[in-house]
Amino acid sequence: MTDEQERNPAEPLRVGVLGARGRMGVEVCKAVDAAADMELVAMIDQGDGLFAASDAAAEVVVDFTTPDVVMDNLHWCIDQGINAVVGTTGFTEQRLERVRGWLARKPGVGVVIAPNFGIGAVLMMQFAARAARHFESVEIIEQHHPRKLDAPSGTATHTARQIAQARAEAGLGPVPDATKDEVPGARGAEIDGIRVHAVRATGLVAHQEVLFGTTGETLTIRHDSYDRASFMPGVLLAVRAVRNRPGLTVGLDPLLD
Ligand SMILES: NC(=O)C1=CN([C@@H]2O[C@H](COP(=O)(O)OP(=O)(O)OC[C@H]3O[C@@H](n4cnc5c(N)ncnc54)[C@H](O)[C@@H]3O)[C@@H](O)[C@H]2O)C=CC1
Ligand SMILES: O=C(O)C1=N[C@H](C(=O)O)C[C@H](O)C1
Repeated sequence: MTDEQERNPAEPLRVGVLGARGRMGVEVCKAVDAAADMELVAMIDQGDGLFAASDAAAEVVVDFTTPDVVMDNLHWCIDQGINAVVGTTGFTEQRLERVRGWLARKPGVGVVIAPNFGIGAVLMMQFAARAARHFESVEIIEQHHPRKLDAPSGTATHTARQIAQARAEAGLGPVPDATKDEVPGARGAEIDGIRVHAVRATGLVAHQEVLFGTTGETLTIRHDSYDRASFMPGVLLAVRAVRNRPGLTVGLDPLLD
């Protein structure tokens, strides 16, 4: 049910969740269930089969699964004409291009993919991109719970790319760094010329610092998610918006403006 004319706006929005038994999926199911304008119609995890979402006539599917299965899930949703909100990480430019290709054949369908649904995290990335052109040095330090499967985080990768783009537009050269790695990895990973360090520790949820430096001063921009509830306002915002945004939306920024 993707055609606006077919749905009665007084009826709750029918939402399915993929990865429903995961850390994020459980939280999303609770948030959708508690939203007066939504109905949780499908809770799907590994082995359940995606057809439960179409059988339940889901209008929007939310995916918090793993980078190795998310593309198949998304392809299936688009083929079925189901709108999708995706928080799962692993979206390279090549992957985004494939999604655009699938959507071109289903012009009414909307997909929102966001590396981070925390409103504070979105602002942190925007502030970092804004600061980038004023500082010759920059490093990103992301910190997460030790059960996270990927490193660096999707948020850190996205931030690095935005900073690199802002530096290029401002005509800044490479970040100065004369250090020779005595131990491989000591200086972190490099994404588009920006150093990214990934920390994993029990007790952490999701945190990121962007450290800028120039002559005589540094600027640190930091965001902390202490609880996965922090992602829910952004997820619900995207679920409400996605049906009216055909095509691909990357990041939450346009939904906040
Ligand atoms: N964009 C954002 O704001 C956020 C993104 N994430 C990302 O979301 C993803 C999930 O994170 P967590 O919930 O912490 O992981 P998790 O490992 O707790 O949950 C993943 C769930 O997906 C299920 N799953 C695996 N294959 C499946 C399939 N084919 N169909 C349906 N379900 C399947 C697993 O059984 C598991 O229950 C990760 O990529 C993480 O980085 C996490 C937090 C916030
Ligand atoms: O796995 C997580 O927990 C998170 N994943 C996303 C990422 O990789 O950026 C978003 C947030 O950092 C939490």
